[in-house]
Amino acid sequence: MANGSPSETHTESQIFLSTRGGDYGLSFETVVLKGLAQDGGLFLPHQIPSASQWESWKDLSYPELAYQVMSLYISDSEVPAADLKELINRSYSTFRAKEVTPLVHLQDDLYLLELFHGPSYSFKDCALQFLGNLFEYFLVRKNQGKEGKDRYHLTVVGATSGDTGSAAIQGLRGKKDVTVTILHPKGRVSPIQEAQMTTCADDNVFNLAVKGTFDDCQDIVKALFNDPETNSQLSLGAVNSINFSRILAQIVYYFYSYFSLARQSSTFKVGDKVRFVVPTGNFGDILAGYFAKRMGLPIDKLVIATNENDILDRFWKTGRYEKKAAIGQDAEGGLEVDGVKAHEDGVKETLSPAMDILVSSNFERLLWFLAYEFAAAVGMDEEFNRKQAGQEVAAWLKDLKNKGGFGPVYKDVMENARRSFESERVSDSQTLETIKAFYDKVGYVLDPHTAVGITAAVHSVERAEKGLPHISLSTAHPAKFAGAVELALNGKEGFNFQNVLPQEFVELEKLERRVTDVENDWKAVKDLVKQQVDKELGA
Ligand SMILES: Cc1ncc(COP(=O)(O)O)c(C=O)c1O
Ligand SMILES: N[C@@H](CCOP(=O)(O)O)C(=O)O
Repeated sequence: MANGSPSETHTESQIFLSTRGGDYGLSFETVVLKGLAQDGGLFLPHQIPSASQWESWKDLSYPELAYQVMSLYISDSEVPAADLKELINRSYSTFRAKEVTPLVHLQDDLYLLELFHGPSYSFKDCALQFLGNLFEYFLVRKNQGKEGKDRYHLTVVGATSGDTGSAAIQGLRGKKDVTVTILHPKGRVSPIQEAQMTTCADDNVFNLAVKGTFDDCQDIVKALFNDPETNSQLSLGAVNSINFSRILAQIVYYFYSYFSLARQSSTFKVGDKVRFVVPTGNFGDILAGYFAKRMGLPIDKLVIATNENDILDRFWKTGRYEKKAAIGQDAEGGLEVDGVKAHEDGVKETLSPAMDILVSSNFERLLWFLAYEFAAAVGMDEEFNRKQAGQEVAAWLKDLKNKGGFGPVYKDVMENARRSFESERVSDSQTLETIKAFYDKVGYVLDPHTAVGITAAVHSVERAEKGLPHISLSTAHPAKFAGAVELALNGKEGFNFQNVLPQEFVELEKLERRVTDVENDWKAVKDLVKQQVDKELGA
């Protein structure tokens, strides 16, 4: 099936809808290529599949396990099994670690899941290596026998606070029939992240430095998708976690690390419960954990760890989801929010900049499940519940846009959210203390985002049932965030930043940069993207 409409061979978990109720009954291919729904919503499968055989996956390699998970969401009639296996094998062959995502025992009940062994050194590679190959697969199929202007050209636009951008570039550089434009907030990504993105010399890669925040970049991307003229002229594609395939690929490592734990621990058996702790910004990574839980993996709780940009933590504490940025001045006349140094737009400047986000886009997907289950409790049929959920989510998101927030949500909705998740906000000083403490105790160098997770994990171990294992996600290599790591560890006996610095990062510094500055204005970005595509296509 190449035209994108589901056939009778699709199960309910292989057909997709929009969180805002507008689209329904879409195929995986359509969802991957479109990225964002026409009504502005995000795509979700009609149902989360139950993986009744999940325990039998325990000895599978990472790619074998990925196939088992992904084939529940991708019909064989869209991507035949042999093709899907080949795509998966190729995607994970680029990782430096044989296990793809190794699990490290830190102390007692605390384990660290290293997700940074892919080409760009962050967890984003786990999904974007796959998505890059998947785009290519669909494009080759669509373009068979076509020449010149008849070929389908995908214009990928992505927003990044640093890591998605470099991983997307690694996943798409040099691929035929795709151009990729990455928007990053000017001056707000780490020097290595900036170098990783802007030194890419492939003709199909463009970088725009936006005068604004990550949220501005994300809003520009959504505005482009929501503009029917731009979308139809350019055939836009998404690499952010608004693209459902990103979430799908990330489900895999929840299962894989669970089985790694069972192999490593003498007391933990398949079937026992575990907690996952996830440094969280856009809510994509932890949402994948929620899918794993719903598929049957015995997850006790998913712990959200935010930095000082804590919209999610506040939601779990109060039931209100609000941007809330009462900007004040500190003693030196600088800007602050809640006593933390901030930008003029209210985003707090933290040591974990990839999570400096005011609004978490994937939270909309969780809201859909919460709204659906609230409606289902009344006992109406599936279709009615879906409609209700779509309407509720659309209303919440409208209030977020127009009034800066919504809530408090119904008590039952909140209780449901609290059954699966706990949350904690971690300050910069705690982040630094954690980096120091784990270097002193076990000689491990944590990146600041991972340290946000580990701080919350240590607290969760203290309050959870004794002996409950915790897997905390390590989302980036420490060398990407020299500033925070050196701040915490410089002067410590035996510490030398050069020892954690991969040679390829040293080489990056010498390469020429290619980046264009642009105002925080979606129309200005649209014009630049069009120029780039025209140039690339020789129009
Ligand atoms: C290093 C790092 N850690 C954590 C996160 C947060 O992940 P998510 O946005 O999926 O919540 C990000 C950005 O997404 C990141 O780049
Ligand atoms: N932290 C991210 C922000 C974008 O998130 P995404 O998961 O939605 O792509 C980044 O590094 O760019």
